[in-house]
Amino acid sequence: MGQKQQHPNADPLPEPKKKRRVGFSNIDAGVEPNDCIKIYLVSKKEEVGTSDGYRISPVDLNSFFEEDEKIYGYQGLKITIWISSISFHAYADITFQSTSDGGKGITDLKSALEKIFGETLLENKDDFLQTFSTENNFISSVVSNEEKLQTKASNGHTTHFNGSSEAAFSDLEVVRLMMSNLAAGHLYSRLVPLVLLLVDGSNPIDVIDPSWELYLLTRKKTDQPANTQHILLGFAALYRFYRYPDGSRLRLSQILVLPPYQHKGYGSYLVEVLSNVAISENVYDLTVEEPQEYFQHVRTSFDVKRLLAFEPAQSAVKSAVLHLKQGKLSKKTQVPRFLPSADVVDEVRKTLKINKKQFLQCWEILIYLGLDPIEKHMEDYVTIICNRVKDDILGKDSETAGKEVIEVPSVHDEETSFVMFRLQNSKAGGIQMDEDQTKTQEQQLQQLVDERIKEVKLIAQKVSHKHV
Ligand SMILES: CC(=O)SCCNC(=O)CCNC(=O)[C@H](O)C(C)(C)COP(=O)(O)OP(=O)(O)OC[C@H]1O[C@@H](n2cnc3c(N)ncnc32)[C@H](O)[C@@H]1OP(=O)(O)O
Repeated sequence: MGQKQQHPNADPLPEPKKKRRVGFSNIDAGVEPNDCIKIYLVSKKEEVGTSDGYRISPVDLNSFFEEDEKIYGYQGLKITIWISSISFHAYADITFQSTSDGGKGITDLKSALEKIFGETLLENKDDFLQTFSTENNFISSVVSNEEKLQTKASNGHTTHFNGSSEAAFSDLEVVRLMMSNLAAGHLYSRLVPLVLLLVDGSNPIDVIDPSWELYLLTRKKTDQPANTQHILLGFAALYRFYRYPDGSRLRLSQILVLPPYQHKGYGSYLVEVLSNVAISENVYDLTVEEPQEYFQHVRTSFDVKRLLAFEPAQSAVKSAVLHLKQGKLSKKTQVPRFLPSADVVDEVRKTLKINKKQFLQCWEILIYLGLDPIEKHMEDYVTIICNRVKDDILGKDSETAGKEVIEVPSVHDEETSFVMFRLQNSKAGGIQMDEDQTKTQEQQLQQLVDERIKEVKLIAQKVSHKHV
């Protein structure tokens, strides 16, 4: 990491410790880290010092800075960080005109950046530049001798990639590294900064725990046939749970496609490979820990396509759709939920390794696709979604006033669980809500329904477009 000052009369480098004084008339307002830090992913040393690399947009830089999530004590501060996509080392160039303690101390930039970059942050620029040649084969050395995973499951259940031809993926490789392998821990430690910066709400995995598995998606560089080099496009970290008596379950905990390669089908490809691993190894199911909205979209698009080709799911959808077409639901007092039977849920899990929660998400899209022409049945469809959303929030009992639902992580359901509790001071088991509260609740419900319908339409459009 290099710190240099632009102004010839600038103050000397600040003491790392924050000094606090009182009695300033103009208290330092500070600067938001998001506003003064730029981060680039670079693959060549020539890109360092320029803006030729790929500028990444971190989820939230502010949270790494303790003091009100701001940087204090600098005038004209600019921080540019280059991360090598070859060795995953980083170098920070810090410039500022001057420093002065404006009542909030002077932020220790080095320790804040170390919180993100740890040992990957190199102090000396030349050392960083050297890594582009000395660590040229870093990824290749890790993946070369490892087991390459099949894209297709051994039982023949496969789907096509996300809108791209298979040829576009022919030079891709996915290898699995068990965390018991030292190289896996070493590589993951270098990837931690990217996880912290780009995977919302993530925490680094415990590299000491051998139940973790790291899946690396790489592309072989073809311009140097004598010396095959692998480029890392993305990775996923999965946890393998033991399941009595001799089975296991896989939980996807982190997935990242490096920003320059996003929206090219690689995320879906990795999801496909992981699903095929789950099927080939006949694990109980493959779940996802707290999926981010966009990843959930990518995952559901992939699962819906598989379910469209899975006969037991399709015949269940057909019979639900037939039933649904038989009358105006909005006029009925009791609206059936049109859920799949337990047998189908089980078959989907056993064959495709999709768990019940995810299948129910996909089910709503399958029903939407089955209701042809949808315009004729949209009112009924919205009623079903509305009832389901209501049930999720308030519980199946309509006498739910006074019940609160909160989302909690759970070890039993590896996705999210909900806990419901009844407020203590409620009247006859419920609290009295005034008109405004009821209105707000209705608006919130409507918003959730609208968002869900939008998402359903998006995926339905996407998968039907690919299937014509
Ligand atoms: C459990 C967890 O870890 S949750 C956190 C998930 N990770 C993150 O949020 C980190 C940041 N995000 C990412 O790493 C990635 O965006 C992921 C993993 C979420 C998705 O990976 P991507 O490679 O971007 O997904 P992929 O390219 O397969 O699909 C994304 C879109 O690109 C489209 N696409 C696919 N191939 C192409 C192509 N050749 N040209 C143009 N668009 C394409 C897809 O159709 C899809 O479109 P849609 O959004 O309209 O549905």
